Amino acid sequence: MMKVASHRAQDDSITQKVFRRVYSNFSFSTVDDDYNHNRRRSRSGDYGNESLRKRGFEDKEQVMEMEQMGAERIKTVLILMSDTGGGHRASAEAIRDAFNIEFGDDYRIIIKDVWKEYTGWPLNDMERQYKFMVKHVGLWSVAFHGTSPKWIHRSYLSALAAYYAKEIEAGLMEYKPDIIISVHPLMQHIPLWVMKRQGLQKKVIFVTVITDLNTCHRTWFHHGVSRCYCPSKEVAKRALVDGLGDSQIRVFGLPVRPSFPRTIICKDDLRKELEIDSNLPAVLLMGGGEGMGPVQKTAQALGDSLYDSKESKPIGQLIVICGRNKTLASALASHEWKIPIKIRGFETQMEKWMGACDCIITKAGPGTIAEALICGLPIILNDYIPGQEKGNVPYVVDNGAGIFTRSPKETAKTVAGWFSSKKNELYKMSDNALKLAQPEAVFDIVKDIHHLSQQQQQRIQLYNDYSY
Ligand SMILES: CCCCC/C=C\C/C=C\CCCCCCCC(=O)OC[C@H](CO[C@@H]1O[C@H](CO)[C@H](O)[C@H](O)[C@H]1O)OC(=O)CCCCCCC/C=C\C/C=C\CCCCC
Ligand SMILES: O=c1ccn([C@@H]2O[C@H](COP(=O)(O)OP(=O)(O)O)[C@@H](O)[C@H]2O)c(=O)[nH]1
Repeated sequence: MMKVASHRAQDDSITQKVFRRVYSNFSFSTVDDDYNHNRRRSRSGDYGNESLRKRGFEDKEQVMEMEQMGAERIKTVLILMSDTGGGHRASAEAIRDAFNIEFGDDYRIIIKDVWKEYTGWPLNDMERQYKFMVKHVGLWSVAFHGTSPKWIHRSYLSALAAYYAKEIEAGLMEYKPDIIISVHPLMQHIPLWVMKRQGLQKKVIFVTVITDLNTCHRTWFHHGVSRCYCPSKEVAKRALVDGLGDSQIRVFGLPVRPSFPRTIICKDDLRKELEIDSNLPAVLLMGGGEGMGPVQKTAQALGDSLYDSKESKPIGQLIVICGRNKTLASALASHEWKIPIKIRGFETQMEKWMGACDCIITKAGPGTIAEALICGLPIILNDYIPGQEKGNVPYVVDNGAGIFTRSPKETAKTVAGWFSSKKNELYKMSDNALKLAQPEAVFDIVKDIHHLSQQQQQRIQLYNDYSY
């Protein structure tokens, strides 16, 4: 971790050094200071080339060329996330991949949990504490709803911001971001507070990409953002109620890794590649990145319901993706199964597993839901985390893309029905899932960010032309 001195005068000079190192084209000042500084430079006939000259670029043409290159230079995008669940990372990776596809090398994308790398307790330990809290759902419910009032979460986050300001500032600036994208509910207030303190609000574009489909926490909504990308109309309504302006809100959908919309699904090929039976219908069972929810009991119930004891043969097969839950994977592996089953750990090509299956059983994780919809998979939701995931249930059920039940037996019975006498129900839900899917969301988001970046570039250009 970068060491930061505590003495005020020394602090300033260290911070300035960090800024000079990383923002060689930015002065360490407010917007008004910039204006005055440019006017001074203009009067003295110096077009702001001192720093380039100092670095050995004496020739005037060479200096001008460098300046033009500066204007066209590669933009750095810092995506702030935390591994509290698997969804934030998945969305961050989706945005990175979409930037690469759309704009190639024009953007350098960095995905970071700056809390973990640069701060101390409790910010650097969110994953562990979150895991503990969601295991004790009552505790999580109290924390989620108890921190909903603005005055509570703002004062808590402001206190943390003040305490870790220098470290976070150094953390953010080490990556020289032109654009900061937050894909986490707790990563608006502190970076924006730091940016405001440094007068960087007009220079660095800050946007939020919300990764909850409905009942999201109010910490997602911060008035200081350039854009708040909402995955659904429901979330957009909440943003409006919370005071965000129309110009800040965009509704494109939840960002899903481009490998989902861009993979041409040929079930037979995928099944061959993944060594899955090509004739039996397949159900995918999972519980987010951490393998949460009643996965084990559901697998066992499916082991019974997907076996036709009269005919002594299976009517379906089961794929269980346990994510990072190794205990679950080994418990399932030690069980004897009458139906074909694949038990997997954390998979990096989820689009293939989803593409090879006919329906999915999962807790109400927004990432998994959005991906399953793109793959046209009917969804059985068997659990949800109180608070942020509660609203995902009506999102799926009311749109006819799936059902909700906490009972492993009922889940297993439903799948057995879908694979035998109720195939039409399965097909209908699959159609509804595809209708609800937003495969282009991630591309729309990065294009809009690119547009914001271009607008800002033009504003800076105009401002410079005017002040010279
Ligand atoms: C008056 C009574 C107050 C009681 C408060 C008690 C203690 C405070 C301690 C904790 C605060 C809890 C924070 C609540 C805000 C949560 C915002 C939110 O939506 O968080 C969700 C994320 C997880 O992401 C979700 O993952 C899901 C899957 O698992 C799913 O994918 C979903 O879509 C995702 O959105 O939660 C977090 O990241 C919470 C981390 C909690 C960290 C542990 C608490 C202590 C550690 C650090 C404190 C730092 C900041 C707290 C800020 C509190 C103000 C909100
Ligand atoms: O083995 C796994 C298990 C899950 N995931 C991904 O992890 C994310 C889980 O996000 P979700 O919002 O559903 O739930 P969370 O894990 O955040 O609770 C989804 O993108 C999954 O595709 C994955 O890539 N590999």
